[in-house]
Amino acid sequence: MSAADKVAPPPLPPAELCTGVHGLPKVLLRESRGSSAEVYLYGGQVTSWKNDHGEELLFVSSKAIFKPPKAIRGGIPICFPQFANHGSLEQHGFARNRFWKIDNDPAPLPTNSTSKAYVDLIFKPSDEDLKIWPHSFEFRLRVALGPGGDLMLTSRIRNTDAKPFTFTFAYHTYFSVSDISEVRVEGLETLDYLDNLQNKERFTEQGDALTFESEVDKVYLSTPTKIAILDHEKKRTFVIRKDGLPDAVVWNPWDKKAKAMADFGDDEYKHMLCVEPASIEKPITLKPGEEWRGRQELSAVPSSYCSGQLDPRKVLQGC
Ligand SMILES: O=P(O)(O)OC[C@H]1O[C@@H](O)[C@H](O)[C@@H](O)[C@@H]1O
Repeated sequence: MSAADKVAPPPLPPAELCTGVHGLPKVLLRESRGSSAEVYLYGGQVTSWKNDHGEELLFVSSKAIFKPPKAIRGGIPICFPQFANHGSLEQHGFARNRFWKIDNDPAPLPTNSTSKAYVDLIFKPSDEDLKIWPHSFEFRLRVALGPGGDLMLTSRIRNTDAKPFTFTFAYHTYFSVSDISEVRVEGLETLDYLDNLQNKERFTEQGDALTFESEVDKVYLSTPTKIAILDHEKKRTFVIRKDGLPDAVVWNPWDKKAKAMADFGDDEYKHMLCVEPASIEKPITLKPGEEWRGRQELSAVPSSYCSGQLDPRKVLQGC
């Protein structure tokens, strides 16, 4: 067969439904320049985001249990309708351990990207869910990869009930980092936070970038729309852009708590950091028919992208 006779393989679809761990359905997203993402219908949870070199950017525990009723440990769990134990529901609400559906007829969403690598999911409460949280809603989640490999999550929650309801929310994003001791977070300095390790008491952060040398579990309040995680060893900076989500949780369990979690490796705390765009301090109330939107957009750029050094000011201002 001559070279001319060879037929190029058909391009891989930008969004494909396939089977993941333990036969759980997942959607694989592929952007034409090589970046990719995976979304499990269980939890509507992103479990992988890779750049165009195939490097994984999110942390998923090697001990993660991909089986209901436990939520998957890592990626981007959705905390709804309750963040953590801020209410009477189970920890982080129930959206993260329910099966979502593919939404084949999503309400239009303005998009400034031509990428076809996206999926729309929908979660509506079952009769059982309504017994524990008696409010009907439609939760639409779009997960999209931008042409440069950015990962975008847009949540739209509509009150389809006859009475108002109130909720808290977080994108519980687990970033993969080379070494937690080498990581700095920019954008949260000087802000007030509630310290979950000290009875949710309110403190004010010092003027320096955050660095990590022990367990941290803080809810930063009224945060800027842009936060950066600088990974010195990897020479990579994650930039989080967010909308509709004033708070940001920063969590790392460190060694003792890591050992106490069955679905988390003893030393894995060294290689992850959760920075979670959220709405916690001021819960959101929706009247019947009203819709709320919350969005997070993640990019991973080489630190050298901003003038050859780690210069957080330039990252935060955009280069
Ligand atoms: O083990 P879970 O339920 O996934 O929660 C993990 C952590 O999630 C964080 O968002 C909370 O601030 C922590 O308090 C909590 O420990």
